Amino acid sequence: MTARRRVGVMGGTFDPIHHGHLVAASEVLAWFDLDEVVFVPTGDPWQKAARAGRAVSPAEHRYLMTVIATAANPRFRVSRVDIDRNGPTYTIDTLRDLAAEMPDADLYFITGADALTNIFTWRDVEELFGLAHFVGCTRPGYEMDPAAIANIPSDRVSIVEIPALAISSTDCRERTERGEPIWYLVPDGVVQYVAKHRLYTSALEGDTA
Ligand SMILES: Nc1ncnc2c1ncn2[C@@H]1O[C@H](COP(=O)(O)OP(=O)(O)OP(=O)(O)O)[C@@H](O)[C@H]1O
Ligand SMILES: O=C(O)c1ccc[n+]([C@@H]2O[C@H](COP(=O)([O-])O)[C@@H](O)[C@H]2O)c1
Repeated sequence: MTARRRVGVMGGTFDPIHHGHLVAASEVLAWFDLDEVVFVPTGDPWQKAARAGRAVSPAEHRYLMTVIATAANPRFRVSRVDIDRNGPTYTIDTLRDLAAEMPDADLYFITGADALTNIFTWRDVEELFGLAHFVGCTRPGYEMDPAAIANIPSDRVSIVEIPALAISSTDCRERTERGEPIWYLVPDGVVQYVAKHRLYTSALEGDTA
């Protein structure tokens, strides 16, 4: 009997992807001895759009930046399951699709402290825990409220402390808008992609992908 594979799933809007995301994925890969981490850019991140009151960048831009950022790591790959599905992006669909694609794999869904704390607002939350183990990574500026995750079955969730990187996509977008650098906050190729397509500069609105 062959051993089951261990696959990390890093879901995110990645607008843009930054080194906080990459370090979280790399740390969880090492901690849990994963075979690979699949990055899954959201299609329509329904909560983010509502909360931020802004349109997220076109999915193809976010997908391509994620491909560029992960290309050098042989254990990272990018999935289109969420951007190719119509309608709002729900993790329940992400995990069902990936489980169908990889029936030989145990899935580890990777989140930051902020996302994990909100998990009970996600669609079909109770069913999520049957599909994956949830890994919450520490994130500067966000406390992991034990009460918020107390109802997750204890064998289906882990908290890992990762090197603190106080980087957010919001800050990267705002810096770009102000004409400030994002070098070293995001991979070099992503800096160049953002400039080439004039993303996050409201005067120009950016390309459509
Ligand atoms: N610096 C970080 N450290 C640890 N986890 C992070 C960090 N930044 C993002 N994450 C986690 O990565 C996942 C995807 O994040 P997302 O793409 O929404 O980036 P973000 O920086 O939070 O974006 P925004 O600023 O636009 O809200 C989420 O689970 C989030 O908690
Ligand atoms: O399933 C849901 O209802 C749900 C609600 C909010 C966020 N998520 C997922 O959480 C991950 C991080 O989301 P975000 O919006 O912080 O980039 C991403 O994979 C989202 O699809 C999922």
